[in-house]
Amino acid sequence: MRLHGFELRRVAMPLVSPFRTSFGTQTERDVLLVRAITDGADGWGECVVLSDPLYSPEYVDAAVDVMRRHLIPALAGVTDAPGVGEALKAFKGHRMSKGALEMAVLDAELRTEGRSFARELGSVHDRVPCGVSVGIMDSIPALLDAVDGYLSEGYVRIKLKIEPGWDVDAVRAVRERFGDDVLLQVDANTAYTLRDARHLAKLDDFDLLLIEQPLEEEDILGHADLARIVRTPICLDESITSAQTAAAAIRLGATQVINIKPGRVGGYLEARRIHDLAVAHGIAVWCGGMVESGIGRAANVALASLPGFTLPGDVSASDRFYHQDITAPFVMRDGHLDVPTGPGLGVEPDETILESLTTWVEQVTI
Ligand SMILES: CC(=O)N[C@@H](Cc1ccc2ccccc2c1)C(=O)O
Ligand SMILES: [Mg+2]
Repeated sequence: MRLHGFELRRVAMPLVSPFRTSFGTQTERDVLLVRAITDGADGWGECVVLSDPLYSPEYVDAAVDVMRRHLIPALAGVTDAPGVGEALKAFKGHRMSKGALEMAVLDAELRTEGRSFARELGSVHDRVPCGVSVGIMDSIPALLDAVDGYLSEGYVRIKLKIEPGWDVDAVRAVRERFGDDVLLQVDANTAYTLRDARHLAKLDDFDLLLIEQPLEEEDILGHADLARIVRTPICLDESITSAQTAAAAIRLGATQVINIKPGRVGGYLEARRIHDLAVAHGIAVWCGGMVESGIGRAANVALASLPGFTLPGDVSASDRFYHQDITAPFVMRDGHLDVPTGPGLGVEPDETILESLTTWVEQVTI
């Protein structure tokens, strides 16, 4: 397959409701799409960076710049997805940008060969259970209404965003209202420090599946110390940027469960390597979400169908975040999403919707 270049496209997608986490409130997703232009089929990738460097060091403007000036020029002569990782090794960081380029090349390759992402990655299920991520709310009643809605829609697992001042009371209220059988977990997005250990240990009374990324992403040792004080399993997200850091976190006892996000780790091939590593260590993994459009969502559903993904992921229906997706919407049935079976991602953007939401587009030829 010959690569001619890439189209970079920013798409403004308003969220159905403000989504508040410990790092701020988002009302719109500035989606950055990458289209690989080849002598065969075009391929699509989604760069999951946020507009600002609040979740991780990357952000949209930087991703556009690093892809245009550094990463894409380095892909001259690359003919397949493994070649993308190889060609970009010399550049430090920018894993979400590298991952998007690899994803677009992989999609082009698979569409041309008629193979699905699911088959390429090693899928063993034809549908995956849907978890949902619930933001920090203005009040406990508002939180209970939101959780009630998601449970009625069929979500099989509830994740509550927490931060100091919105944690134990929120979890207790959900447990008291919806009972002990609801699969429940929390995500702090690095909002706590080891000084909060005793406070976080209060969450042990609520039979949570896990506590996600309580401490800052570089504090691997802090998470290992915390795991000795808190009984609830610790799950890392922001800290796990590669199979190498996953191996270190597992060895140090810093993570008992791993949230795998392909963008955060540099692509779907690295995500599969982390899956394989975790399975070898008996560590459960689940597929995290970055409020993706249907493009990233399709690839995440395929990844979530690998055997080691034994916990429901943040793999929600399109309408959890968007009134209108840029692909055919992912609709949940009995709390599950079907794994796309078509070539490549198995979905593609609706060109009319795409054009109507596009704020910027640029071709970068190789
Ligand atoms: C679904 C979920 O909780 N995802 C991330 C946080 C996150 C990531 C990317 C976001 C982009 C726009 C708005 C909110 C966002 C939240 C997480 O697991 O930590
Ligand atoms: Mg998280």
